[in-house]
Amino acid sequence: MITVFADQYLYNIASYLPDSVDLVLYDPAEGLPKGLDHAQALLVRTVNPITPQTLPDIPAGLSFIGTGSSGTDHVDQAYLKASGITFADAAGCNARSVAEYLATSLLIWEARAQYKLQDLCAGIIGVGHVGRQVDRLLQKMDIATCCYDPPRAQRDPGFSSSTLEEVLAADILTFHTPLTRSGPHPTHHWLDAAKLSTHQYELVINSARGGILDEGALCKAQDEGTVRHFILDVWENEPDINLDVAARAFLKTPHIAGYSVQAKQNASRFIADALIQHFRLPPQNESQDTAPLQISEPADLFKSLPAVMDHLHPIREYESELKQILQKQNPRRSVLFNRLRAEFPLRQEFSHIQLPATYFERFPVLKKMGFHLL
Ligand SMILES: O=C(O)[C@H](O)[C@H](O)COP(=O)(O)O
Repeated sequence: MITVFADQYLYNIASYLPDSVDLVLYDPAEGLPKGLDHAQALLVRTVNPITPQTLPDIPAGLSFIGTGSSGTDHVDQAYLKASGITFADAAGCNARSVAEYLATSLLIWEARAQYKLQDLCAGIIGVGHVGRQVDRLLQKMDIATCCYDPPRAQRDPGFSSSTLEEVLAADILTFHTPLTRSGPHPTHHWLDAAKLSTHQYELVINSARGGILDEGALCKAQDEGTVRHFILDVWENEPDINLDVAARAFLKTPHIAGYSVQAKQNASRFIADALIQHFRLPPQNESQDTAPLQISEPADLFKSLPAVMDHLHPIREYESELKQILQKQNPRRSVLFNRLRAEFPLRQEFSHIQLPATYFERFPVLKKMGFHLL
């Protein structure tokens, strides 16, 4: 029997693993679990970095580490490789969820800041799993996009990237790259003072990783008027986030753009499947479909599309919870930030929400955005 230690917040992880596995759940707030000497596999989330410092003595029996996340900047993969550990991530698990966060936050911003999205162009930096979904969804909403991803253009002859000058001429910038500090295309502080000085941006959104944009430079650009607004879901030094930066954000959320039931199911399934393959265990075929969310409130309860979206996507609920945490001048802010992420109820993606026909009559774009008829 193999023993697997797993973060207790990996969505329904037990149901994706064979019964023959001895599963030990751990609380990520306490760091990496003790007792790994008895484990063959470890399944983590982004809140527990895997580095020579956090895991100095890799137990002899441990041969597999998985992260239930698309991003892998919390894992020193070279260290794992040198230690003979097989590593698996959940790339792409939350692509649709992030795109829906983008769409919803843009609609809220459009209404509150009085813009017309169809008059603006969104520059998408990073067009992998997530950026592609963002591009598709924004196009369905008739928002012009400009896609920038030179590394993808090098590997994918079917993709042509816009130039740096073109993407930096967009009205809105949104980031969907990994956070990298080395290699030919490092993304750490990609959006810096120099790039921010080239043009007047109406909105900058970061839902990828804190550190892709330089928060200090962003605030300075706002003071100087080259950035009007910014929306942040991810932060430098998370979970210890900068209060001044947070206070300036037009919308602020606790790194939950990729949080939906479907994304979390994908994350657990992807790493469980990799583990099953690694240990040559019997596959799990159990279906994890959840019942769709059926909305019964009449459409005329909502004055506008952003009001509908506010009801269907809890961005502002997350924001008000986060505001409360940030008000508390106590050293537990970071703990509360992570707890909010782990324990706030997950939302359903648009394809799992059913709306009465009157919603589509009043707001036809809802169909294109992927909602279903009740
Ligand atoms: O990289 C990802 O998949 C996302 O940032 C995701 O939201 C991380 O979730 P966590 O592992 O912190 O639950």
